[in-house]
Amino acid sequence: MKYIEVIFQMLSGEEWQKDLLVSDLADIGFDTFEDTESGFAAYIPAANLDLQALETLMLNLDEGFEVDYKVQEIENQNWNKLWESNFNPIEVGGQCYVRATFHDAKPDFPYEIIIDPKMSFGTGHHQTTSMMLQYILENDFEGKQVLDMGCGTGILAILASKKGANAVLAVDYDEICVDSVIENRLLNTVDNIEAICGSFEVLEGRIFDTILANINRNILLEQLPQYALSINKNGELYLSGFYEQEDLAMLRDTAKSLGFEFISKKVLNNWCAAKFVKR
Ligand SMILES: C[S@@+](CC[C@H](N)C(=O)[O-])C[C@H]1O[C@@H](n2cnc3c(N)ncnc32)[C@H](O)[C@@H]1O
Repeated sequence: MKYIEVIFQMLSGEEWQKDLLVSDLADIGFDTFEDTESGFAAYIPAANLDLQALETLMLNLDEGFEVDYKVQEIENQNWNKLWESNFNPIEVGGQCYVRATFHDAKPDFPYEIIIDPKMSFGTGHHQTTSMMLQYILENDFEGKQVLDMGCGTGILAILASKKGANAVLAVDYDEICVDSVIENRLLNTVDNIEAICGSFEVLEGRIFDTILANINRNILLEQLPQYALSINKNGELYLSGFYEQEDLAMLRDTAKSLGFEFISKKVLNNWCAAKFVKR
C-alpha cells in the first residue's frame, strides 16, 4: 500500500496550535504522526488523502500560526516501529503509570495502564487525556455503570474499570479504535469493558452513573442532549477535547440548559476538561 507523508515545518505559533492542527489532520484521515526537529510529519494511506480538505485546513490556520508543508508519496513502512520509537511512558497524578508492553513495569504505582495504541488516539500524552485520567483518579468509580464515548484506545475506560466501575461501555465510531480497545482490555486484564463501534445511537436507552467524553466541542454540543437522557440523577459527566477560552462557556450554557450543574474545570495549555453533575 502506498502512503502519503506530509512534512509540516512550524515557522511561528504555539504548541497548543500544533496540537489542534494534529487533531484536525486526524479528523481528515491522517493516522500516524511523528515529531521532527522543526515540526512534525503526518501519514495517511494514499487512497484516503483528500488534498482539498488538507489545503482548506492549511489556508484557515489562525493568524500568527505559520506552517510550511510538503506532500510526498512514500512506500509503506513499519508503523509499529515508528510508533514505538515515539512513545514514552507517562505518569499521571503520581498514581497512574501509562506504558506500552515493551516498557518495564512500575509496580509501585497503584494504577498501571498498558496501551498499544497503534493508530488510535489515547496514550495519555495528550493534555485532554491526562486531565480526564486525573479526574478519574480523583473521583469515585466504585460500582458505577460508566460510558466512555469516543473511547480511542480505551485508556479512560480501563482506568475507570481499575477504579472499581461495575461495567464500562466504550464507544467509538472508528473501527480501528474498537479493535484497539479489545486488544488493550486483554493487555490490562479487565473483563468488564464492552466495546461497540458507533456513536450515541448505540446507547439504546441505557442509563449510566458516569459519562466520560473526550471528543471535541462540536460533537460534545451535538451529543449533550443525549448524555442528559442517558445519565442518572446525580450522575457525573466529564467532558474534554475543547479549549477553555473559546469553548467552555458554550458547553457550560448548553449543559446547564439540560439540567447539568457545572462543578469544576481543569486547564492545561489552553485545553480544558470539565466536571458536571446531573440534577
Ligand atoms: C480525542 S480522542 C479521545 C480518545 C480517548 N477517549 C482519550 O481520552 O484519549 C476522540 C475520539 O472520539 C472518536 N469520535 C469522534 N467523533 C465521534 C462520534 N461522533 N461518535 C463516536 N466517537 C467519535 C474519535 O474516533 C476518537 O477516537
